[in-house]
Amino acid sequence: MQIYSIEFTKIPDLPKTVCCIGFFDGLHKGHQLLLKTTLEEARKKHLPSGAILFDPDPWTLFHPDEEMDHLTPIEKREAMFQEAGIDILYIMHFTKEFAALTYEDFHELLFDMHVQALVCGTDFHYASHNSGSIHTLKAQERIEIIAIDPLMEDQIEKISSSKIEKEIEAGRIEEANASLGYMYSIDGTIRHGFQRGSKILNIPTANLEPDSLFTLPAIGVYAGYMKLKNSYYPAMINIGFNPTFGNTHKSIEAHVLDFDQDLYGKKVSFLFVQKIRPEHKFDSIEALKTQLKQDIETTRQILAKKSIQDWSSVINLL
Ligand SMILES: Cc1cc2nc3c(=O)[nH]c(=O)nc-3n(C[C@H](O)[C@H](O)[C@H](O)COP(=O)(O)O)c2cc1C
Ligand SMILES: Nc1ncnc2c1ncn2[C@@H]1O[C@H](COP(=O)(O)OP(=O)(O)O)[C@@H](O)[C@H]1O
Repeated sequence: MQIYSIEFTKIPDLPKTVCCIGFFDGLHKGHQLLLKTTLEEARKKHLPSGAILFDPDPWTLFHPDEEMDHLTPIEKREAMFQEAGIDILYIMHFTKEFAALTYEDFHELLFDMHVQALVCGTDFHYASHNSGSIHTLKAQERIEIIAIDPLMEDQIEKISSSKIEKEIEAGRIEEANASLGYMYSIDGTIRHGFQRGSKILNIPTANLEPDSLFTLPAIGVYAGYMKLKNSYYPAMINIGFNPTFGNTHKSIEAHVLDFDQDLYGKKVSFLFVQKIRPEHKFDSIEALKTQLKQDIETTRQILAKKSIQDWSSVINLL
């Protein structure tokens, strides 16, 4: 996959393409439908497939001092587009000037990028004050527009990144995973903690430092997996402040079941399946240990319900 970082004032010489366009945070089932349509149309037209996305998130323009978390920070999104088989990724640099373009200017930009057909949701909006819509896109005649209705969850609510984000933040992982079509995950590197896991509890817990700003599930204990290289290991994951020990910063740590390897410095992902319980302050270390042993059993029961092969990866869905 080729990646172009694009300034709207300096469009390089680009090939003709069939492109989808959007923010694509999470690459959820609705996004995956857009991608699938793009790949099919590109194949039919014998053109490369493309995806146009925007970075940084427009929200950051209006809140310059705040950082914004994402379901799939841009590096992860890039990897997922590559996995899905998109040929070219266009990352449009989102600036105040870019945000001020009229919808006619925006169409000119797409012509200059040699987009032949554009796949987008019927609810897609763009250009200054969100003045561009599916109607303005269809009113221009130089680019073929393929509009896809938003996918619905249980025919009630449309699947959206913001809905999934709220579910993750509330610990409703099963609902989020149903809309994503894959297991929500956070990528990072294993770092040293206080070594209470192996020294005091006899249950080692690997501490994850996320690679970028991921949306974090609610504080609590989860059944899930750790992915190391291309293998998935059953794990129970805790997100919180370890109140029994009174930590001052939030940690993300996992005890990997039936596993005994040094993980320090390793790049891994923690994947979330289901919340087991809230994080508690225990009266004694013994009480915490008893609970952790119970959590191991609960994790085994939850993970036994669905095999790892039954979880689709994005590529399987396309
Ligand atoms: C699955 C799991 C559940 C946990 N639940 C709690 C909890 O309810 N309360 C708590 O204070 N700490 C909890 N912990 C955190 C332990 O206290 C923590 O792993 C221990 O302090 C070791 O930290 P260290 O890796 O920094 O040495 C949990 C850890 C895991 C992996
Ligand atoms: N089953 C396991 N689950 C998690 N970590 C393990 C496991 N087996 C060995 N380890 C190693 O032990 C470390 C965690 O032990 P712990 O005493 O909790 O130390 P720390 O406080 O530095 O995380 C992990 O980073 C990893 O290198």
